[in-house]
Amino acid sequence: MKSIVAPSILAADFNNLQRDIEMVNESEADLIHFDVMDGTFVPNISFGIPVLEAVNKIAKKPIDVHLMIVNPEQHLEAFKNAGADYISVHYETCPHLHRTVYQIKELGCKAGVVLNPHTPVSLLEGVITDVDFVLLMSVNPGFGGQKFIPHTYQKVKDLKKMIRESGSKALIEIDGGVDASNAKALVEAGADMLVAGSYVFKHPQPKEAISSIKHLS
Ligand SMILES: O=C(CO)[C@@H](O)[C@H](O)COP(=O)(O)O
Ligand SMILES: [Co+2]
Repeated sequence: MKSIVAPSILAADFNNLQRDIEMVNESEADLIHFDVMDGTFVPNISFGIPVLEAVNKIAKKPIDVHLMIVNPEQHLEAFKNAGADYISVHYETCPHLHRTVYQIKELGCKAGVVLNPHTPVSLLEGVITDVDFVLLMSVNPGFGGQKFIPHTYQKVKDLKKMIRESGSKALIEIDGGVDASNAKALVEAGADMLVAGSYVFKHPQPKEAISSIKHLS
């Protein structure tokens, strides 16, 4: 059993960002997860376009941009031009979600929708066959290093059922508090992609940490 692993550089050492990106390049990671926070939708501010451009110059893995911002539709093209390969927007920020998903796809990016922990998966019924992936938040968005919320397992199972029954090809990504203690159970429940920040970048051997949540026998 294998997962698609996306280390979140929110937990990287920003004084050594190039070194940390190169570590991800050399690892078994599949993607680089890039968390954009605006201080309005979420209580924290992280980084944006200029940092993405810098990361994109050295990244050898596709970049998975997670937009925790209001009015994300106004910034999609800028993120695509800065290097985004995958773009996900929060359900909670998108009154015209179907249109926003197609804007992402028309830019040539993989399109994802993110649900906060309290947002039910049933709200995705109208868009599940249009998205490339669904990101289930397993913490409240805004900060790295938080504790995994166990209710996520049931959401993964419910979402997997919806995907199967609708004929959707959407992948399920999990973000927040993912580590070696929950990765296998998440994939068994139906998750395809795992984001991990603190577990990877605070680990004494980060490449091994990445491999440990990729190969889950
Ligand atoms: O989107 C977010 C937080 O809002 C995440 O991508 C975090 O960056 C994951 O960090 P850990 O919980 O793995 O430390
Ligand atoms: Co994220």
